[in-house]
Amino acid sequence: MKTLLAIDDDLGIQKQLKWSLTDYEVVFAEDRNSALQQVRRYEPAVVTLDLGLPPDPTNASEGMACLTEILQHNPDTKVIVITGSTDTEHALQAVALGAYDYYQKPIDVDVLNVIVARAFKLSELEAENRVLKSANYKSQDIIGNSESILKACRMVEKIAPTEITTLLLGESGTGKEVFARSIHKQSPRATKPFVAINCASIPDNLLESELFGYEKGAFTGAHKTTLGKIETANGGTLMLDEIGDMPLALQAKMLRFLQERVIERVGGRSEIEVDVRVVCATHRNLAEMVAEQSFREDLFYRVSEITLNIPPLRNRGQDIVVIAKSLLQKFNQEFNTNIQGFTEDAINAMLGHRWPGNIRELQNKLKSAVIMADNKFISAEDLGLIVDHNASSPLLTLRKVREQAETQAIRHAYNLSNGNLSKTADVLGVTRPTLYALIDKYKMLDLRAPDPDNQNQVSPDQLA
Ligand SMILES: Nc1ncnc2c1ncn2[C@@H]1O[C@H](COP(=O)(O)OP(=O)(O)OP(=O)(O)O)[C@@H](O)[C@H]1O
Repeated sequence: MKTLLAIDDDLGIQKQLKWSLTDYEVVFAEDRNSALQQVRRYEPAVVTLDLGLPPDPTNASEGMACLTEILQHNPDTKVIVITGSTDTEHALQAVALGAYDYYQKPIDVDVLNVIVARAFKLSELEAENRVLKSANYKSQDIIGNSESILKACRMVEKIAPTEITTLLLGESGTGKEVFARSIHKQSPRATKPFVAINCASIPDNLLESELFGYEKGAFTGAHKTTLGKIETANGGTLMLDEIGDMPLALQAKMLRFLQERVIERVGGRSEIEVDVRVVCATHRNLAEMVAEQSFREDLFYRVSEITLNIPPLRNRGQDIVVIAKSLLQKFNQEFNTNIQGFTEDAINAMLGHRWPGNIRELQNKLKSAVIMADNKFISAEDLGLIVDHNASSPLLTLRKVREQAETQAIRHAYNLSNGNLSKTADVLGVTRPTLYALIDKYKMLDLRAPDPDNQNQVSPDQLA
């Protein structure tokens, strides 16, 4: 059943709406605060909003503010404004602000049902349209609508048709392999193999034969000639994950392959031509490794013809919730469960958490929450995201408690504001300088402008 949110502080009207709109699950809110909580919880496609909300029921100011915030949260929401019978001026003002339609009291069940049904229909058509558009847009596996992810996806679209060697930079679990696959899928090589190898997970002495293959008799146990990953990827794309962990000795051989596109199997004497596109990834700082001489400079320039920075999950704003909802559907199917969503405290906790393990950590937390949850809605506790101040230290100082609360609130507001620091300051009710001071105080440096040391790397922002 479709969910409709009715925002009205009058209990009589609430009851009337409940009885009138029987085709929908009607949920209620009585003021701006609870309305926004309900919007985040249910993501309703259609909302009815009485403009005269407390604490200023005789004036439309609170209703207008509520309308603006709902549309800021989701501009696609169809808000039907409800006003008094003579208040056409405010109704039109609300429509100018982005309300879908208005309706004047007293309530006529039939008329209201027609308006609501039309709003749901339009919302469905718009959603279908977005799906169709994103089907043309081939980065479907990369879930998220945040500005930073959309920029990275646009960059993938530009990189994919070329043969340029791409370096994907990002923390562990941010989706580097997903991005590498997306480059492959959108490239002319899409029907050929995509082969990934993680240089960090294979012992140094085996990595060469894994990559380049070996001839029969090349070493004890080499009973038959075996192709390496590079040859297996012939015609397609090879992903060298954690390239920063490749031993120096092997880096020279890799450079030759990248420059000349020929390889020699271990124990072999002939050169074999290969046609492979290479995408590399690492969570390490390769420029620093070059300076320390643990990574070859010539190889560094060869693998980073273009660099794509993949943002950590904590900087993807509301994407955290979007990805969590999509994973929830997946796990519901996998475990045959029917969890319907998240409680308000779970959403707040997810938006406030730092996610050091990024999407992989989110997956793990959700998987166990789906298995363990007793209710229809996953709570912060199910996700293991409740900070138990007593458990961490019975002697936790007041200062530490404040630090934990403030960092969590800042991160939450930052994500709600989709990474916009002015808006973050507004949400928190502090000035921008105060916010900057707090960010510095708590060393939340990832919330500040891009690191000037990384300016030599091409980020999605630079390409856009
Ligand atoms: N935008 C996304 N939406 C949904 N799932 C995603 C997204 N990005 C990544 N994932 C999922 O998160 C998990 C981690 O992604 P992936 O293995 O690509 O990360 P990684 O950066 O390569 O990690 P590592 O550095 O540890 O190898 C995978 O299961 C992947 O499917």
